[in-house]
Amino acid sequence: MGYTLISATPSPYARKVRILLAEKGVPFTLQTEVPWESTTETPKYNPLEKLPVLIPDDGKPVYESHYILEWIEAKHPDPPMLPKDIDDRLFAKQVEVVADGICDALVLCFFEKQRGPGKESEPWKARQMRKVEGGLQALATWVDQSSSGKFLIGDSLTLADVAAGSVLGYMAVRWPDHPWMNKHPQLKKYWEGLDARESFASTRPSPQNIKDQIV
Ligand SMILES: N[C@@H](CCC(=O)N[C@@H](CS(=O)(=O)O)C(=O)NCC(=O)O)C(=O)O
Repeated sequence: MGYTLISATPSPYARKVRILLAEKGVPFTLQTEVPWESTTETPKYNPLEKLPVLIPDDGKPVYESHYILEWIEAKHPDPPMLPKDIDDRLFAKQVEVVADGICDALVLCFFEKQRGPGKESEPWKARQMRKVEGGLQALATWVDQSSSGKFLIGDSLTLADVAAGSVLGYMAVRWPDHPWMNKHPQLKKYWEGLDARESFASTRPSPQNIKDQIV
């Protein structure tokens, strides 16, 4: 039967998993949902009611994207997507922390805007966008410091690039007016290089329509 991945069309977290499985040539069934709606199956598999959720043949669900990536790397070690050097491995995880943190701040800001005019908290939105700016600056600095400019660690794709590329793709789709590409031209060039890969090109995010009242 193989793996099933519960995903959502805009999800940058799920996209990391989709890219990693594609890069490792691991087949899976994509189950696309809107986790915000009552029809979602996510709560059946994750007590935190969040996707992505990877469901292996044994039916024991794996959830939380950074853990899913760790799980896949352990079960399907070839081709390796983490460097051998321990400090480089830890750096790759730090990049994922920053990339996921940018996503978290963007999601919080997105739903604050759903509260409607007069109900949105400007200080709260400003706080979240400060995290986005700081995170993007960190990614831009790491790209500038990288030896290849094409990958964050060494001269091949690692989990760091999967995480960084996924959040940059999310920005491009969900925040198309954000000036990050002008502010960080090297980061834009880095992202364009990643986005040309088949694993990225075949998993680009797209908006979803949320019918239920969320906030
Ligand atoms: N930290 C989680 C975040 C996952 C997450 O927030 N998923 C969203 C969907 S999406 O933002 O990725 O599109 C979700 O399921 N939200 C439902 C909920 O929070 O109840 C991870 O990395 O897996």
